[in-house]
Formats: sequence, C-alpha cells, structure tokens
Amino acid sequence: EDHQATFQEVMKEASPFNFLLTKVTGIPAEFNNKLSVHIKDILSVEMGELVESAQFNFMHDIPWLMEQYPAEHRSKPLLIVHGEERQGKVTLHEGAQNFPNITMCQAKLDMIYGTHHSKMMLLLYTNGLRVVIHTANLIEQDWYQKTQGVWISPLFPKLDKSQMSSDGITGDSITHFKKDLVEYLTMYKSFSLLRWKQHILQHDFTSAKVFLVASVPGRHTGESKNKWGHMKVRKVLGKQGPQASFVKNWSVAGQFSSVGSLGADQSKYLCGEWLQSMLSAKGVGTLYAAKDVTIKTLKLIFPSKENVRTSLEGYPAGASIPYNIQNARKQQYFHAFLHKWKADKRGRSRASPHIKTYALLSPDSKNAAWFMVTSANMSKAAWGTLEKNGNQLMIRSYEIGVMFLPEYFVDGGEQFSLVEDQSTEATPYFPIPWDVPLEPYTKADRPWVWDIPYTDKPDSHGNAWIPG
Ligand SMILES: CNc1ccc(C(=O)O)c(C(=O)O)c1
Repeated sequence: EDHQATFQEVMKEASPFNFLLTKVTGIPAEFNNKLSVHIKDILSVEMGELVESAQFNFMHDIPWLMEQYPAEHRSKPLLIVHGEERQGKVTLHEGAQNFPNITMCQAKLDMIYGTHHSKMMLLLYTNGLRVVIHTANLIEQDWYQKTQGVWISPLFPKLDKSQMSSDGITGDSITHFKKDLVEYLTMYKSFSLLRWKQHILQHDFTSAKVFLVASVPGRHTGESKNKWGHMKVRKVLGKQGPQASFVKNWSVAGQFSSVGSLGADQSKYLCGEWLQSMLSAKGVGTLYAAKDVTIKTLKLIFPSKENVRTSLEGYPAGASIPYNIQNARKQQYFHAFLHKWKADKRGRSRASPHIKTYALLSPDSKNAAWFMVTSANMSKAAWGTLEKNGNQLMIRSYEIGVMFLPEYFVDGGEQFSLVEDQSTEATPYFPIPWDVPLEPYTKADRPWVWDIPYTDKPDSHGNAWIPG
C-alpha cells in the first residue's frame, strides 16, 4: 500500500528486535514501509530532542550528513569518529570547516592495513540516550539503492544520581551490553570519547537485550583475547548460546560485501578457526571439527557477478564490493560455499548488499538459533586471527555489531522463526534480510571481483565495467 508509515509505527512494528533495513529508492513502496528507515528518520525529532551526537564511520560526507539532521539539530555538538590519515584527514577536516559544532576524533590505527570500519551513532537526547549500530557509510550512495542493516536501541533513560555507584557499572543488562560498549569506547584512548563514556555510564541500559560483538586493533591476550572479534562470539555462544544437542546439524550462514585473504585452504582459517567460533554452543566447544565441515555446514552469501550486473546501480554497485582478483585466485575453495544474494521477501534482490549478517540456520533454513548484524566482512582483519599457538588474537580493524539470542527475547526461547506465518509466541519471527532457503551459485556463476573488466554483458544501465 502507498500509506507512508510514520516512524513511530515503524518502531512499534520493529520491536523487540529493532533490526531494520535502509529505505531503497526505486522499489515498491510496501517494501520501504515495512521495517525500513532512512537516515533522516533516525535523526528526526520524532526520535527525541537532540542534545549532542557522535557518528562513528569509515566514510563521512560531512555536508551531506549535516543535511540529514533536521534543521533544529544542526547546531548541536557532533563528534565525528574516523580513521582517516594524511590527505584523507585533510579532506575530511575541509568538509567540516563550515560547521563550528563539529569536533573530530581520529581513531588510532596501530595495525597496518587496519580501517576504522565501525558504523555507530550515539544520540544523546534531553530525555535519554540511544545507540544505533549499522552498516552504511555516511555518504548519499550508501543510503540510496543498497541493502543496509540498522539496529536502533531502545531509548535508554537517564539514571538518577541515587542509582549511580562510584565503582563498577550500574544500569546494565544481563547481556552486559553497557559494560562492553564502555570497554569498546575505552580502547580508543581518546579524550573526546571520555565524554561519551560518561554519558553512557549515566544512562540505564537494562532494556538492552542484544550482545555487543566488536573488534579493536591490537594483539589481544589473556582475558582480552575473548573480548573481541570471533573469539567474543565463541565466548558468548559457548556460555549463553544454543544447546549443542539442539543445533547439532545446523549450518552457519555468513553474508558480507567484501572478502579478505583467507589462506591457502579452508582447514586453516575459514573452517579451522573462524567457523569454529561461529559453531560454538553450550555443552561442547564447537559442533564440528574442521575436517568434518561440508558445504552443508557453511553457507556463504556473496553477490555474484550477475547480482551486481542486474542490480539497481548496475556494475557501479561493485565499487562497494572490494573483492580483488589476487585474493579470489588464491582461494577457489571459498567459492564452493557461495550462494547468491536474493531478497525477494524484502523487495531488495536488486538492492546490492552492503549489509553484513551472520546466523545459525536449521537444516530446513526455517529457523535460526542466533543472528548477528555487523560491520565485519569475511576477513582476518575484521574478525581477528589467532597467533602464538592460539594465545593471542590479532585484529587490524575497528568493527561493531550486535548479536540476537532467542532466550534474551523470549523466556526459554531456543530459536527464531525465519518464516513469518510459521512463527509462534515461543518462536518469534525474526526479519532477516535475505531469502531462505539460500540459492547456491550455479556452475556458471562467479563471485563479483571488482578489479577485472566485464564487457560481455551490459549492466542494468547498459554499461560495461572497466576498472581504472
Ligand atoms: C577498505 N575499505 C573498505 C572495505 C570494505 C567495506 C565494506 O563495508 O564492505 C568498507 C566500508 O564500506 O566501510 C570499506
């Protein structure tokens, strides 16, 4: 229907998961009315009267970003948290020079090839604080015709002084979201984020039902090894995840928009380390030994060349899917796990995915034991790689995401339904972005690779792709 859902209606419908997709230009209105938001909705006065905000991201078009705030919010203090250096930093500061309300925070990138990839908004209102964790850069192109994910926290009310304790963290939830977010911000060792750490400490996060899954650059050892990247996932799933007996022959789904170098064969990193964390469960360490992993155990969703060619943007969508031929050539084994991007249910099969999501799927793909939306692509830089005989987790980039576990939304909950009309009170429907069952690549399909030419078939705008 063409009725434009108000943002309050959208947020009501989104509860309790508050996991939405960005609106897409050029698809039928019904798909933009259902669990969809634009950045202007997130920053609107309807969400609260803004006092100040912080925008963590990889790419910031500051004049465009300022336009997304309503006029009455454009003079409020805004902290831009970025990882730009050298000329990139100069260009970013130039974009901010006309806005006296803007302060810059350059995240330290001590590990070579690391990026400040985290995408998060901290929104302080007169009546509380909200956290938004998402997957879109702060540039118009990322909010136009792509599939992007957005988690919008509940409004966290201010703690009154009596509830504050001098030591430790008050007003946290059983998922320790507040404590983990404070620890994440602390890792920046930045004075401007100290202010935001205080704001967070002063608010009541007891309604936060998600787990924070983040990455910070460094070589993490001891207890810190399990605080970040895929080892955080391993810890959460091992302690609070599904019962191993319940998910014995379930499959890990991984959906992402870029791929790093994963090593010479699957038994090393992909199945030997990363998947071992994703397959973790209560009761046993992990569900499968690397040698037992088959294409039934690991289902990866990554745009094929055809997905990109026929997308709303055409081949230029591929400029945001930086999988290079050098890595693709070295890891042909990876392509055996690949499935097409398909999102008919959400009207987004042609909205090229920039979202990154992960899940544990039942054998019939009708249920999930957990779901994650994050900035982290399929790479060692993002998730970390174990070194020193497994005693150290080396991470290059900042990443941030949230994980949904059923029992934190439904008492005794064990699974989410992925099929809306088969959901029940005990098995609530979780609005995943992509279609199930997943569709494997055909023999003719190839993963999108961004640095080779495609002149055989024109894209949806009649153009070829000839990288510079
Ligand atoms: C090297 N830089 C990037 C690589 C991949 C991505 C992605 O999210 O897929 C992004 C980004 O868009 O933040 C940057």
